[in-house]
Amino acid sequence: MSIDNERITNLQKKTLSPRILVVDDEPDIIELLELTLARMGMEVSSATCINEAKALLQSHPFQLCFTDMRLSDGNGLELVKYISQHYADVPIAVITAHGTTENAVAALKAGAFDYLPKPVSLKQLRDLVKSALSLPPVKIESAEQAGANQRTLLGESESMRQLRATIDKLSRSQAAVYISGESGSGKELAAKMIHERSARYKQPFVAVNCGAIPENLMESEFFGYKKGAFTGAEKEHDGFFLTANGGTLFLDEVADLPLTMQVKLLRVIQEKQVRRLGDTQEKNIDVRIISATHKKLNQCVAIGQFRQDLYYRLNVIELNMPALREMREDIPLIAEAILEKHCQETKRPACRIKKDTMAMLKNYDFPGNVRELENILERTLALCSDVEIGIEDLQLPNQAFEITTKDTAEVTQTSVNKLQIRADHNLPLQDFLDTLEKDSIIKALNESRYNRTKAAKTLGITVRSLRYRMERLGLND
Ligand SMILES: Nc1ncnc2c1ncn2[C@@H]1O[C@H](COP(=O)(O)OP(=O)(O)OP(=O)(O)O)[C@@H](O)[C@H]1O
Repeated sequence: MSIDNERITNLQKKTLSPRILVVDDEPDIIELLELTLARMGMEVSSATCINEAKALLQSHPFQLCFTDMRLSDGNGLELVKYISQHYADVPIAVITAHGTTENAVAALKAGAFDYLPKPVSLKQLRDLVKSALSLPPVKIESAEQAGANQRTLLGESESMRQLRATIDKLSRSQAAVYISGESGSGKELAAKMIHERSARYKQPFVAVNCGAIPENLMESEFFGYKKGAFTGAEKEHDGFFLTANGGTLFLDEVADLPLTMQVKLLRVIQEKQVRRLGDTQEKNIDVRIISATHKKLNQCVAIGQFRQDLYYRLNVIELNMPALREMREDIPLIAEAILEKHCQETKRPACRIKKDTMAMLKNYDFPGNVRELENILERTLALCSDVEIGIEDLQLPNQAFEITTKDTAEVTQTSVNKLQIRADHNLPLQDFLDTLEKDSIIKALNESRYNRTKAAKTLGITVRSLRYRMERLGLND
């Protein structure tokens, strides 16, 4: 290579190297970071105070920033807030004094990507740089734009807009997130959004329903096992933690974890190491934990059902999902999106909800939140072949009662399975509707030889909705 070409290549390398800003008033820390980061092929600029850092941010593009908490002209948190506000694309990590977790939590809440405890461990530093540099670029998008490619929480109410903004912010951090909210309010969807917008987006998202795992299988399911670890362990099994390694582990219904398992989980989360059953070696893991439950987790702590130390670990940042009845103005938008999606999936002509019917939907309380709205609309589409959906088609709980008692004649359900439904029963309404739902599901499952995908198609609902209905009706066994 000629000298000129070599110079050009070096120059290109230089301009392509990620540039990192280090803010600290301790020369030793600056030197350590400068040396280590330069060895990793980064370009480093350093500042000793907030004002110097701001000036550098204005004059150069940076891909990552490290800041100490105590600086001569202010607090590192100020810089975290400043960068999150003005340079949302630049992840910022705080360097915290040993044992000061409150600072770390405050920084994560203010929008820091992660924190690095002193004394700085080189492994932690390298891992942090690697994840920070793999963050996808910040995308400012409306729910509509996002809907086209990524799944998103729909709604234009103030609470939904704020929630999406918080999710975007949380995605650019490594903090553990606890999502509270009623059943069906979108907790899992929020967790997926955080993962898909995070540095871990190319790695697995593993969702675990903690309430659905039998207690005696918990350890093997979470931590995995080696072949021969116990009778029946015929081949190696990684378990949830190792499967989610590098990505996100979503612990749904976390309040349902038995206390013995809570202790083991806490240990793994704290030590970032897992040992499979029957193994002698611990394996390092790097997993972001997002947890959720429809129960009040702080109350579970108060009555001794949930360990306080685990609660603090999981609940670094809390995200609360509003109930659908708290964002009634979003009901039309969400209902129309569900209808459109369902009509497209089942290849039927587009439908619309009549005005008075939409008003009724907006008035309904939706104890099961968006999932209930989805189920109501899917059932409506299965029963109604018209393109216009009216009040009588919806069969909202109290309204359905009026229709079935008023109308003692037989109602013919032609669109599902030509089943004749008699309304002159003596059952409470919900039990009656459950019986119908159960019968239709069992019939579809029998006809499809228990193939859920086929059964769902016959019923005109999604597999997920079928699974939910089966669980609700106790049909899983
Ligand atoms: N704001 C929203 N916009 C669009 N879809 C939504 C919204 N909220 C929830 N959903 C949809 O509602 C259904 C239920 O959501 P999800 O499973 O995330 O709820 P959840 O709170 O995790 O429920 P559970 O507590 O029962 O586990 C999903 O199909 C989800 O995509």
